[in-house]
Amino acid sequence: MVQQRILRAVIMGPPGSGKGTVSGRIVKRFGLSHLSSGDLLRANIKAQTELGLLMKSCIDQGQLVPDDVISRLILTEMRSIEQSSWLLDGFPRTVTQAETLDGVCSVDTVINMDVPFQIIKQRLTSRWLHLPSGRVYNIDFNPPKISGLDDVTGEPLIQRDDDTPETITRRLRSYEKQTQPVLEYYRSKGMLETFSGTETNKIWPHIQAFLSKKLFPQNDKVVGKA
Ligand SMILES: Nc1nc2c(ncn2[C@@H]2O[C@H](COP(=O)(O)OP(=O)(O)O)[C@@H](O)[C@H]2O)c(=O)[nH]1
Ligand SMILES: Nc1ncnc2c1ncn2[C@@H]1O[C@H](COP(=O)(O)OP(=O)(O)O)[C@@H](O)[C@H]1O
Repeated sequence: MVQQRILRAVIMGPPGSGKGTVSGRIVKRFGLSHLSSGDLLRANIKAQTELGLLMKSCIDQGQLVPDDVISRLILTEMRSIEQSSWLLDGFPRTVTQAETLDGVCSVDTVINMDVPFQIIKQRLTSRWLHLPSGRVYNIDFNPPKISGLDDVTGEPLIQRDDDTPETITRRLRSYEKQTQPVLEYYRSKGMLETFSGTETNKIWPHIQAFLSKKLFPQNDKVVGKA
């Protein structure tokens, strides 16, 4: 049997670059445990936890939540998946968060979804979400089989309160200012793998091939003639 290596990966990219969509494919194809900071925050808002109620206005205004709050939340959740291969989506988003993560584990690779800002806005205003699972749909790209309902559970889809044109502009600005330095942080450590494009379906085969090599390096060995 071909052994799969343990892999600790981060997926980064501006809002709407396709992190959630690609994460879903990575989970399906390679079975990594997926931890999304946005999904976690939205679950807290839905459950009306103290943290969720405190963070809602920050998120709705397109601002990042404080580093210590999100770091504590993510690191707590990570305890339950520390023995498996995992994929962090949406964390870290600041250099401080990246340093906190470095303090508790070593990340193997950072997948950077490099998608131009111009095409992102249109995508986000037509994004639909199944809140409990984090599955995302899009009216143009991957519509649900039945309008307004999740394909798997049949439950209703929602639109995010922060997917409005004004808030998207603010989130993109915050990405440039606070998150792009994280790309530099990982680039300087030789960990950044950038995948550029405008369509997820064209970017995905490259990410899939890259992760196959990382997870199954033995498949790469050239078998020479005896
Ligand atoms: N038109 C179009 N929409 C896409 C593409 N890839 C993803 N989407 C949609 O764009 C929206 C944002 O994608 P998502 O994966 O949620 O991005 P994230 O914010 O980076 O996690 C969702 O509605 C997706 O269904 C694509 O290649 N083309
Ligand atoms: N690592 C983080 N640090 C600070 N705020 C975060 C973090 N992750 C998520 N958030 C908050 O949650 C919002 C939604 O995050 P997310 O679902 O990852 O957005 P998107 O998928 O559009 O990139 C962010 O705009 C921000 O307010």
